Amino acid sequence: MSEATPIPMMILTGFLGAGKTTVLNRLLTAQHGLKIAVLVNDFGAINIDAQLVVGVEANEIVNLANGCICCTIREDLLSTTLELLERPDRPEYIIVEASGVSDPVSVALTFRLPALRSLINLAAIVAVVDAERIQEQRQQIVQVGDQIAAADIVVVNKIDLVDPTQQQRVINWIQAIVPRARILTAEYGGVPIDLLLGIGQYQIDLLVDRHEFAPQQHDEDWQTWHYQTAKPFTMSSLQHAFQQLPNSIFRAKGIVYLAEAPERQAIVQLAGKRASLQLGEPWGATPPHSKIVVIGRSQSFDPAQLTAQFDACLAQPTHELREEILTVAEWRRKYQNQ
Ligand SMILES: Nc1nc2c(ncn2[C@@H]2O[C@H](COP(=O)(O)OP(=O)(O)OP(=O)(O)O)[C@@H](O)[C@H]2O)c(=O)[nH]1
Repeated sequence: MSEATPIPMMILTGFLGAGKTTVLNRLLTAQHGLKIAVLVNDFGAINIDAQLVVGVEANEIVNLANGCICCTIREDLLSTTLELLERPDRPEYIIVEASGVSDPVSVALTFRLPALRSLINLAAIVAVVDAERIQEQRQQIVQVGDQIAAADIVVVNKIDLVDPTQQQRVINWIQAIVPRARILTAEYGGVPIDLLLGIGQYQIDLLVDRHEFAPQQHDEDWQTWHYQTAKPFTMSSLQHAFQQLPNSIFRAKGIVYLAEAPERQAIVQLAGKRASLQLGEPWGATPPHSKIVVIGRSQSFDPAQLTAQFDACLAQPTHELREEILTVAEWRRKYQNQ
């Protein structure tokens, strides 16, 4: 690709927990032969998303700084993109996974700034929707409708959780908001990849007049909390803690160290009221540790109380567990020196 050819870019949007990372992983593992760079913007203070993205060798996952991509860290988005474009092995396609609370149009407008305008071709804004929860979310959160209104493809995800009538109701609602969009239904982000990657040019010009370049400060609408520890959790207590999180918390996710499975990372997720826990990759060269991030409405939960709740889930080194629970030092001795 010559220096002068603008690189196609997709902005992947959708509310917290809708399935953006799931769609992204499908895209990255599909056979399309493209060298894709992914810019990941997590809203919490610790970046968990980048670790949940399945890396494929030719692709590159870049973590953007902490903060919302459409307001506080726009500069970072701009400079990171420029850096990618200056590399000798420039990517052939760029995907920006926006945080669940960001405004995709403001993100898109970043690429209209003079520094990037001729280098990037905004190919599409893809909005992922949680079919089960969208009706409830749209009444509570204004960003949900805005994200859909900006899209030219809407992926109605999690159709395994709704019946055909509810699915059709969601589709009708989306069609009413954004008649020009192509609507695809999906289970775990499974949509035809060609349809996502081979999209035409996004009509950003239509939106420019409607938007101000002034940063929006909706960072203030949301509260995040995070927890990190090198001690293992007891699985049942952790699952219970996730299920007991207050309703005002929309999303929680973490990569955790479990006393019952000390050799493998465990991934905990909460999207709305649905919690899940699954075992992932072995820790490998990384000493086991846990990091959890939650996102909820501003001032809607007490961080100290959450910290106490999660502290209470840490495994006590009882006689039976003592062999399983390794301190970081022991772990290093056992796994790194062999
Ligand atoms: N039942 C069901 N669960 C799904 C589906 N797609 C994704 N999930 C689950 O929903 C949760 C959230 O998925 P993610 O892909 O992390 O969502 P996200 O939009 O990237 O989340 P944030 O970036 O944190 O806002 C995870 O536990 C997924 O496994 C689906 O089609 N059906």
